[in-house]
Amino acid sequence: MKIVNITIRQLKMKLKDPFTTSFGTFTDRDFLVLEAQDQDGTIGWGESVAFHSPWYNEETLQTNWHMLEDFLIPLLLNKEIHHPDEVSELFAPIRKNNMAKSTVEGAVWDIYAQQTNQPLASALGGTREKIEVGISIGIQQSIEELVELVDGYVKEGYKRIKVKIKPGWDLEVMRILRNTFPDVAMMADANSAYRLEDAELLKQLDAFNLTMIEQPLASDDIIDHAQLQKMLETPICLDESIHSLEDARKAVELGSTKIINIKIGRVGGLTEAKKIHDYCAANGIPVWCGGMLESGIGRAHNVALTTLSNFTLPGDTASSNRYWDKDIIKPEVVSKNGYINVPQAAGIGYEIDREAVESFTVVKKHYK
Ligand SMILES: O=C(O)CCC(=O)C1=CC=C[C@@H](O)[C@@H]1C(=O)O
Ligand SMILES: [Mg+2]
Repeated sequence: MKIVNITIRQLKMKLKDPFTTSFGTFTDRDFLVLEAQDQDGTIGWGESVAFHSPWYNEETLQTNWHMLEDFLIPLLLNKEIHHPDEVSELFAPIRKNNMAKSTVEGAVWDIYAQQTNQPLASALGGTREKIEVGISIGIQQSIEELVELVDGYVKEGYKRIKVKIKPGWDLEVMRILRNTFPDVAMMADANSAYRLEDAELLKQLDAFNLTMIEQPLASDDIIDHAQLQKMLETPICLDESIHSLEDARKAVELGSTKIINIKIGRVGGLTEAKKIHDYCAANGIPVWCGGMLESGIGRAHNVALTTLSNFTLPGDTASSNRYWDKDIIKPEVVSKNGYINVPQAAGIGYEIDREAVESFTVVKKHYK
């Protein structure tokens, strides 16, 4: 396989509902999609999950574009590679910038799956034909609005409800949700909004039978999380703290986490995501696939990854129509009764709606 030309597009898509976390509120999603073409004409697609501003991690849409244009694409263009696993080896000299690396690596995996005439899920070693999915709900204006939203999603059959918490929007919210929905699988994502000094408060979450509390403490920590986990019944799930297999190994060995949220972009691509999955499978750590408000391209990659056997907890990959009036893939990702059928076509398994892509494109650049 030899990638001979690449197009990067910056897209702006309006979110159906504003998305609020402990950091702030989004009404649009600005992101990059990358189209790569092999010498035989096969086309693969990848998506950067970096946000417009560095609130989730240090990467942004602009830093991704800079890293792709000035370092990663020059390293990959016209290089003979035999398997997508080689992309992360090619990129090893470049420090971090995982979301940028993942953007182009995902497109190479898509090409490889097409050229080996298999769904991306199979190319990754996945066997599931359908995946269980949950839904992640941002912070709402009121608890009543949140209860109404949760009620709707429970009725749609989503297998797990994830809500955001932060100081002042935590115990009362979870108490009301648990009293209203006594049997629904529920979790809380704090996005690092707490400190170890808040342990007594966080311990009160144990009363609500949550499946996990996601990233309660600092986004670069595994030490304090290990201390906190000793004080909590509720399993801690790490998201922002885990950037690689090595981070996962250290966190598991320290007892900092009992569950890991794998996000393809955060860990640098599908190859590293698979390594983390395999390590966690061997060490009794269940994983699930986190979301980053992706378009259909990133959503398709998430669906494929979630077919691997140790993805035993419902992830964030909800239906396209949860986020977009119109997605950029055909057919859109549809979850029915909390399940998504895994596409069986070669590659990411969805057709790119080029007209829709162009309609959302605000900047485009070609590289060959
Ligand atoms: O894509 C989805 O629906 C899940 C989005 C989501 O929950 C998150 C995206 C990005 C940062 C956070 O707000 C949160 C997360 O940390 O998992
Ligand atoms: Mg999270």
